[in-house]
Amino acid sequence: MNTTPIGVLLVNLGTPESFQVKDIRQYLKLFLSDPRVVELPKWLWQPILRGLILPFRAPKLVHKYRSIWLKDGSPLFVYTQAQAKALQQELATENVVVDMAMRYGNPDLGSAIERLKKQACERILIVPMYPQYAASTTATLFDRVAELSKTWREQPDYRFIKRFCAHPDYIQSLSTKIARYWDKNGTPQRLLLSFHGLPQRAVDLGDPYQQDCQQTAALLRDALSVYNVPIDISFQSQFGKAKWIEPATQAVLEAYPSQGIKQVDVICPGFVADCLETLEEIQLGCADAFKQKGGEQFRYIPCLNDDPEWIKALANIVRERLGSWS
Ligand SMILES: C=CC1=C(C)c2cc3[nH]c(cc4nc(cc5[nH]c(cc1n2)c(C)c5CCC(=O)O)C(CCC(=O)O)=C4C)c(C)c3C=C
Ligand SMILES: [Fe+2]
Ligand SMILES: [Fe+2]
Repeated sequence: MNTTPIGVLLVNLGTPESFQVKDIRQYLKLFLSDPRVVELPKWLWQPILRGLILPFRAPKLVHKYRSIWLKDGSPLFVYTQAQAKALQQELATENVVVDMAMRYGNPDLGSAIERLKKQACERILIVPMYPQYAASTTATLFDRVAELSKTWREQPDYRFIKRFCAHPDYIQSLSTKIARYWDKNGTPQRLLLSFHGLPQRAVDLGDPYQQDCQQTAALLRDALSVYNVPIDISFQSQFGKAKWIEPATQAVLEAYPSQGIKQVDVICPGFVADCLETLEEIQLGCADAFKQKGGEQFRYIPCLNDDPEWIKALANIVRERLGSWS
């Protein structure tokens, strides 16, 4: 029997270290140079990235990041760190060491794996903090873990969580959060589930992401059916000129008032931690867009972050994957 501790590594996407333009530029450069994220030939994409995106997009993001920045840093970092700390407490008696890292930038993924190895973890469970599988998020993380281990003579024994979009504990964490919000504040005319978007081409080439989102949405509709609130689905954060999967969140919200829907709640189930895309794009930007078209009440329901019920759910998702290992 192996009695060494098991490493559990929570990994999210990555975020700038500060809202200074140089840090935002560095973050975008790393992230958007990944061929799993932008699937264009390097010779075509790199000049666009270096000549247009980095010089123009990075400065525009400064005030956006500034508007959501927390005392301890970028929300994505702060909430992921809080999740790792709370999960460690939840699993305190189970001989596991929990740590966190980002796929791009800091806290660095390779250093986190090294830290776990130094704590005698021969077995490491990689937990991508993305409920729905996409090649541009989940697969690129698995690629990177393999790449980082390439030069090690003795590699850890790895396990990965591919997705948890239909896991009953994830669905229950979300539905309980929404139900509690409605019990306290009343129901809206419509609930919009806004997921991060993806280029249409990725889905056409077989990416299961959109199906995963639809599965999460169907399970949430079932779980919340007693409230009789119609639930729509949309995709946010389009980037670049290519066609992205539809309907787009902002377009859906802008059309609601003309359909008589003037009170809407929005939640982003594809993000387990609040970040630029939820706090700035949705809670601030989309709320304004909706109100400008005649919307009266826009309520943003936060991500699961470090809610105690979600940490218990995450512990169950992890335990299930550890299975016979522990
Ligand atoms: C081709 C570009 C992009 C793809 C594909 C993409 C997929 C994708 N992203 C997330 C989660 C997050 N994305 C975040 C920021 C972000 N995403 C893109 C582009 C693509 N994302 C950009 C350019 C940015 C930076 C901000 C901006 O310029 O708009 C973040 C938040 C980071 C933060 O600092 O807070 C997250 C999280 C998912 C889940 C996903 C595919 C399903
Ligand atoms: Fe993104
Ligand atoms: Fe964005």
